[in-house]
Amino acid sequence: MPDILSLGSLYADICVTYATLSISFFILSRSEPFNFKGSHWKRVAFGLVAGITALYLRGNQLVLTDNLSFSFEMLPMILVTFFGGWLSGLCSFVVAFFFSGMFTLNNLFIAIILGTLFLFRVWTRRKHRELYITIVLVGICRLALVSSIHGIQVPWTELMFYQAIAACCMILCYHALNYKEIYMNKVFVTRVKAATDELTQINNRASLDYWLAQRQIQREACGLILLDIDNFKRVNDTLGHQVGDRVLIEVGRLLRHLTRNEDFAGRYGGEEFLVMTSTCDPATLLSIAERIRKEVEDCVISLEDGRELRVTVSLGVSLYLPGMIIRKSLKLADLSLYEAKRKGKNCVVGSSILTLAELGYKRHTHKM
Ligand SMILES: Nc1nc2c(ncn2[C@@H]2O[C@H](COP(=O)(O)OP(=O)(O)OP(=O)(O)O)[C@@H](O)[C@H]2O)c(=O)[nH]1
Repeated sequence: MPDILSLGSLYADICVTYATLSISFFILSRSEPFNFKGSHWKRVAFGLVAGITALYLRGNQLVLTDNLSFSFEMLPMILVTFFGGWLSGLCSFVVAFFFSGMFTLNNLFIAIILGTLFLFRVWTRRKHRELYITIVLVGICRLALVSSIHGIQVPWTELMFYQAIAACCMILCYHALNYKEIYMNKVFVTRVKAATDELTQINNRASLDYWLAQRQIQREACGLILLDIDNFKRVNDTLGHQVGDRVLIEVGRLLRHLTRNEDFAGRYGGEEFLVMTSTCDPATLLSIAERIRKEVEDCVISLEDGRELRVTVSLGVSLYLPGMIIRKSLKLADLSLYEAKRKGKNCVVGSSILTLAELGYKRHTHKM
């Protein structure tokens, strides 16, 4: 039977496998849940971590006889294939292959097992059953290989014992990563829900406030475009709240399409929306605002009863410059919006603060 020292070494191997894979999985899931569809660099990184772990495990061999030893090196490679797909599996194998003698019988054995997992694309239909089939497959292949090379003069009890421990380790790590994946998915779903306006499906007030606060903390200049749907009360009063909601959804959809990745749009409250841009160039800001105004004006909303509806928006533009209080910048956008309403609606008004961004820039009022 295995001595107590080899049990300690096995335990260390299990801990290392679990710790490295789970920590790297957690890190790779920081901005979005990591899975086999994730960005290439993440899948490659996951594979490289597994490859390095495999090398460590290979160095920790348990010697059974003079020419027969056992290690857990295949574990991380199989696990990353399940969670990161073929790319992670392949990267882990490439690392292990080049740093462990390349064309060896052991590497051939690993290649056959990984090749089978790739063939059946285990990551796409990942069910517990696939893992258990893999464990049985690895066990049978290993026993067949050992008996064909070493005959029956092998300490079978120890070999079977190590094989069973390896299987338990694989099951443990698999379920732990699986749990982590489910947990991360839930966290991200909740996070998106908490930041999204239920009606318009764009960012809500809370996430706008957070974004504003971040700008203030990081002292990063940004543009602020506050827009308000014109005569919205009349839409509600004459056509009903459901049509009003429909209008809000359409404006939200337009804003989603009109804003770039680096910009941030959300529903500020009621029929008011806020767009925050990373640019604070006054000309660009005013042209973005004008584009939004035009798109809303041109948008035809088809109602359920066949009628068509058009709405317009008024926009106030200001900017935040480092050193300012961002609430003050917002207030300036609000005042410009108020002025746009006063000037007859369906227009863009730039705040006088814009002149601070570009010397000599004149106060802009686009009357449509
Ligand atoms: N359908 C619907 N209406 C909303 C929602 N939130 C706020 N409102 C309505 O939006 C209307 C806002 O009206 P006002 O602030 O008077 O603005 P307005 O009629 O657009 O007038 P101007 O802004 O001057 O053009 C109110 O009737 C609110 O009830 C919502 O989620 N759904």
